[in-house]
Amino acid sequence: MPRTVALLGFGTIGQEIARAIDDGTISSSLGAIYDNQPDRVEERIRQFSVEPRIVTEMHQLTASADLIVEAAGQSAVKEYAVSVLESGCDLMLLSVGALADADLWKHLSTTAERTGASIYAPSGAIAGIDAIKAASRVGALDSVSLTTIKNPSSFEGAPYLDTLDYQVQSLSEPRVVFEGTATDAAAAFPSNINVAVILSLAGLGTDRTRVRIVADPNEKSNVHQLDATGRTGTIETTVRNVPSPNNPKTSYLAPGSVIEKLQDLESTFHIGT
Ligand SMILES: NC(=O)C1=CN([C@@H]2O[C@H](COP(=O)(O)OP(=O)(O)OC[C@H]3O[C@@H](n4cnc5c(N)ncnc54)[C@H](OP(=O)(O)O)[C@@H]3O)[C@@H](O)[C@H]2O)C=CC1
Ligand SMILES: O=C([O-])CC(=O)C(=O)O
Repeated sequence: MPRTVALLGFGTIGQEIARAIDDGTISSSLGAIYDNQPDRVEERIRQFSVEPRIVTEMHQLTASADLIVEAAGQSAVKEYAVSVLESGCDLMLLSVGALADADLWKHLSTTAERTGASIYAPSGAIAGIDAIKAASRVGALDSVSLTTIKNPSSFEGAPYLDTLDYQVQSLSEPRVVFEGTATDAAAAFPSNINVAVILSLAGLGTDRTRVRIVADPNEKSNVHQLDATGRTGTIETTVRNVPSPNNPKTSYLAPGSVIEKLQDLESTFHIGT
């Protein structure tokens, strides 16, 4: 039976999901939307024919749906994810970087086990999660690393920039701005590197997944290069993603991944790992 979906966050990704429900790409219905700015939601929802409730309380959101799709930010995951799972609703997360906090991840997992709710973390803006999952199921991964290259404008607002002794916006050539674990990357660049945590959850965990972030003033795409080695061989993928027109931080591939995951939940034929 088609599900009712509700959206936590109605920005770039939230609107693409609403569009996919509106045009029938996803057979679910849209029950409600919760966002920091309800007035802006009212304006944005007018472009579609769906008429979800625009709510201002989390319990209204969970009462309206079977599945909450979070497309808001790490802070929203920290604030609301447990109560969503407590309500029995399933939860699909985009701001997966929040799960680099091991205590939060454990809390969410145990809550979901107790209430019977499911947590989904779609592949988002990266390619190769299918192969990483398959390799890890036979215990075959030795190393996993990610190199992300973006235009400096995509890093605007990242807390880590304040610790640098130069301005990324003034760079005239590519520069490695961060090297470390996925755990540290998720805190340093909360709106840019959720993909590193998806990769970690699929593979070796956030402390054993290495991340390199490059700011390149000549780069127009959001590039994610994955390199893994192990007993099944090597896994190398590169995506050169088109940034979303309204939010250069977010690759256009990311909403596609959520829409595919939502449609897969309604399907009888499941492709890929
Ligand atoms: N997993 C992946 O591969 C990817 C993950 N992402 C992540 O997905 C999330 C959504 O991305 P995107 O749609 O581009 O972001 P946008 O900034 O375009 O939209 C987010 C919306 O959520 C609202 N919001 C933020 N915090 C809260 C909150 N605590 N409660 C309610 N509403 C809130 C924002 O309001 P306001 O403007 O007032 O803050 C905004 O309307 C981000 O965290 C992003 O980092 C993005 C791309 C890929
Ligand atoms: O959209 C992207 O390229 C990746 C991204 O922002 C993230 O992982 O948070």
